[in-house]
Amino acid sequence: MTHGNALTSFMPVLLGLVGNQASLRGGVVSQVQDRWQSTFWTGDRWGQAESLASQAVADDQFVTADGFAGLSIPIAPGADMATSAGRGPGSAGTGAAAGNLGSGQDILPGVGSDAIVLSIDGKPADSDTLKMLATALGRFLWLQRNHQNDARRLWQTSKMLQHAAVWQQLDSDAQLLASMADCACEVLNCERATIFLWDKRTKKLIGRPAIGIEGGVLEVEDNAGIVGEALHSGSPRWWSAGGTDEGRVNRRIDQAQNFTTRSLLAVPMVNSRDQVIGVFEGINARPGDHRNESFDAADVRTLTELAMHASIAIDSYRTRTDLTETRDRLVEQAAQSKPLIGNHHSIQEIRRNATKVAPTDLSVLVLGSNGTGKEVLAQHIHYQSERRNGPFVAVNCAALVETLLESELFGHEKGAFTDASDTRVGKFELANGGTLFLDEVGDMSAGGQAKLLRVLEEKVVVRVGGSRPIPVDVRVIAATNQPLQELISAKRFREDLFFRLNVVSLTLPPLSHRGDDVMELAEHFLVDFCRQIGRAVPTFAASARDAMLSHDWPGNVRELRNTVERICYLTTTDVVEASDLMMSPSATRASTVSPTMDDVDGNLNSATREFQIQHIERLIASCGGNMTEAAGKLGLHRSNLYRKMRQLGMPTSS
Ligand SMILES: Nc1ncnc2c1ncn2[C@@H]1O[C@H](COP(=O)(O)OP(=O)(O)OP(=O)(O)O)[C@@H](O)[C@H]1O
Repeated sequence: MTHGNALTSFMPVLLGLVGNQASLRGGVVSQVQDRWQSTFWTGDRWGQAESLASQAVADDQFVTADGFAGLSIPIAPGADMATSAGRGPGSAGTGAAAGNLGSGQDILPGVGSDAIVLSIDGKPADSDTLKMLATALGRFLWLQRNHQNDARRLWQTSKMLQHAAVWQQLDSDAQLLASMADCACEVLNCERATIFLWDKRTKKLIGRPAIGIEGGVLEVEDNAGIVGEALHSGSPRWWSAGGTDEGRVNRRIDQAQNFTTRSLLAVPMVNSRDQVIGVFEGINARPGDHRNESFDAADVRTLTELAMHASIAIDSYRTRTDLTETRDRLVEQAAQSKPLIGNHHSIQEIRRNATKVAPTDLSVLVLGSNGTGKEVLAQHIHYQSERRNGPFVAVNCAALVETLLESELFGHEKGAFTDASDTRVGKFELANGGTLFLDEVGDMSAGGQAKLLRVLEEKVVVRVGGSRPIPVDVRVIAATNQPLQELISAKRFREDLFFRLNVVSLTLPPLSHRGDDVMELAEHFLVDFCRQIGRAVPTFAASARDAMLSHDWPGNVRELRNTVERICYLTTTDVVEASDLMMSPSATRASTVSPTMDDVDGNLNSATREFQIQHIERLIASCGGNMTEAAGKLGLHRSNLYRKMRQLGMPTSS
């Protein structure tokens, strides 16, 4: 410990109490790194000052020699401080400081000691005077050391916090451990630091960073050396060169690193569940203001605190990487669960365009009849985009009446309307960071369209009944089976919203235009359903293939999927025949001119309308009035069947 300037200003004042300057010779003699030296002296030098001081400290009593008196300085205000700041084994002249904190705080790495040496008028100062001076000096040094310690601790804490803030953002464990080691070297003022993580299974300690070791990783047995001692005892261990315990240090590691360890401090790392996860080690303390080349008690405290922060950061890093891996796996599973099947050139073209548009945040409008796979395509775009780790949220705009749609999309505040008993987050907020799929957007009310346009332009939502704008980062993919241009002409769809949504449009062709994709999709669904219900996968007979390839599939892929599902549940044979398909013969392409259409005039729209009415009526009848079953056969949602019937002017009972 060097006392420097502080003593230069304090000692003259103190000595002034016992005599004038001319009559005094003496000062403060301190042990600095195993050597005794004057840290303050007044009057002519005296060559024996160091040995008298050393004797006074060793004997811990008043000593005299050649007209001088010496007394050790008790660092006030008590034995604790004397132990931790000035009387450790390192200061007692034992040379090496090696120990633990396991049984009380009595053996701690220490710093130097101090004595006052004084001659007044050529005679040794008397014992009472020297005791008074030593006590006053002890108080002063104690305050000064406390002040220095506080300042140093404050600096160390702020350094640790600065580093810990960075640890939360690092995404490689090598970077994390390197940053922790840097932090330790900085706050402990030592040459190197290594974090040893414990692999309980292999009983190894894996140390990183390990400068000079190939691969930067040091692997040692978990019971080896001082690090092993700290791990198994659960308490700090330290060591300094020059003692009788040389063997505690693994010099082979030194040789491998071309390095010489002179002092070492190792503290266990304990996570928030009280489990020891490794050991934090600091190597070669650099001599500084507060200590010599051995680590001291303050360093034990500092590294213990740092090890605690590091353990938490390592724990949370592990949790973070586990969660990220789980999320990536789930996203991958979700992406695989609804593949966009098909090899027809039209589907290949759509896939190419989807791949181009996916990484952008452009709005996409997906067009196509019911069941052509608009939602599948929207998901395909989402999972190829940067938003793949965010949510994919789908809303069917046709399924909601106007008042509900607004609250569904934008959310509502508690009490916004009669049924709003709680605050509800809307789909836009739920899709934040991801993709919002607006299905059947052509069915949206005028009010809903105006609000949607505003949200798309301003990128903020205001919940129904609320006033606070909530920023949202959402990519919108809209879909419709309606001719939007016609709706715009009829003033039923806003042109400005159309342009907003239709930055890129992708049109899915009807299934009947996709050639052999019918069979590819059928095989895919067949395998999928059979796996789900645990039955052997049958094959399609030529008759079944012909029937499927010539069927018109008005319900598109959904209808095909339903057909295959029915086969899987209702047939038991290894080969599926055409008769097993139970498809309505009227819907084959060969029978596109229906005998019941004779009375329809030549207008294509009314012919189509008539055909649809008859087809729906026939199907409902064949299902005995079961609307869910009829909708399934048509490849429609039940609600869409009702909507379609209303559009066609057909009576509905709901
Ligand atoms: N290319 C495809 N590959 C695999 N499955 C598909 C494909 N296209 C559609 N499907 C399946 O067909 C069914 C209907 O698809 P989807 O819901 O995407 O169609 P849609 O056009 O959005 O229908 P709607 O207009 O009724 O909302 C789903 O079960 C879907 O998994």
